[in-house]
Amino acid sequence: MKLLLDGGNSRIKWLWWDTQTWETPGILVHGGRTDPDLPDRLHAALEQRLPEAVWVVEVLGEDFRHTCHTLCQQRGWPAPRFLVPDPAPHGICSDYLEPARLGVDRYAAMVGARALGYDAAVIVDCGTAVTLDLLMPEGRHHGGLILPGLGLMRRSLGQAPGVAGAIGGRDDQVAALCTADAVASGTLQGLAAAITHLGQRLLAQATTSPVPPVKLLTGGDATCLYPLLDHHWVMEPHLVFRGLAHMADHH
Ligand SMILES: Nc1ncnc2c1ncn2[C@@H]1O[C@H](COP(=O)(O)OP(=O)(O)OP(=O)(O)O)[C@@H](O)[C@H]1O
Ligand SMILES: CC(C)(CO)[C@@H](O)C(=O)NCCC(=O)O
Ligand SMILES: [K+]
Repeated sequence: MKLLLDGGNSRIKWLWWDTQTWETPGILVHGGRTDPDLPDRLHAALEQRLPEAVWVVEVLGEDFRHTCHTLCQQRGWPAPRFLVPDPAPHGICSDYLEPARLGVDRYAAMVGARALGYDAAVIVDCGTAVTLDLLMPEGRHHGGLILPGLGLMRRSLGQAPGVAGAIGGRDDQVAALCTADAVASGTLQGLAAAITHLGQRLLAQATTSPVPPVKLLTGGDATCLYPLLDHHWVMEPHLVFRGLAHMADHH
């Protein structure tokens, strides 16, 4: 079994990968890269199995990488391997002005898309941040977009005094008649509209692709956004893990 670990901005997810089954990932909600309890809580949450390798994709930075190293050392596990932006191990070449700045979770999702047989794709990862990426044939990344995610939108709106406390409203109203519904619906419907529109704009840039890119949806909020999108969108809940697993199996 290999341990695949995805360190995101508000949740750490992990999965024990044996090249066949996709279990439900473990999830740890945390308070961000400076959360002092993160190392202890991760230690308590991770199962005491012996992995043959530990592969990590993370956007949290040096402290989290240190936490992973320490944890593996304490348990007598193999040292963690971290996904890096270098195209050699994963075959994705980004047109980003500084490819090393593109989030490694975005690289992992693109590797995952290719591993699943999608040569060209618009990939939308609905996490703390929502990222949209245009993957072209031969592993070419043509760029993308970053938006605040659903939780972030709602939390930041909640800081406005007139909105604070207006939580748990209905999210299916488009002329909402109270603050809670206006916030719940505005953020969810707004994000869905943004994904629809921007996904289309990215697709329109894929003129040189011999096959039309498929539209892929992943991330923690994918399940609540999926029903609001047209039927051409494909849900791939494990896209980042798929990419990480591919690298773990082919490095
Ligand atoms: N139990 C939960 N606790 C917190 N967030 C949850 C929970 N269930 C679903 N979510 C949603 O999942 C989203 C986070 O998704 P995900 O785990 O993919 O993000 P992340 O990897 O932490 O962030 P990023 O990809 O931007 O680094 C939040 O916006 C939240 O709305
Ligand atoms: C955008 C996030 C936060 C999404 O997890 C991550 O991919 C990241 O930190 N990226 C670095 C910036 C960029 O991709 O342009
Ligand atoms: K992520």
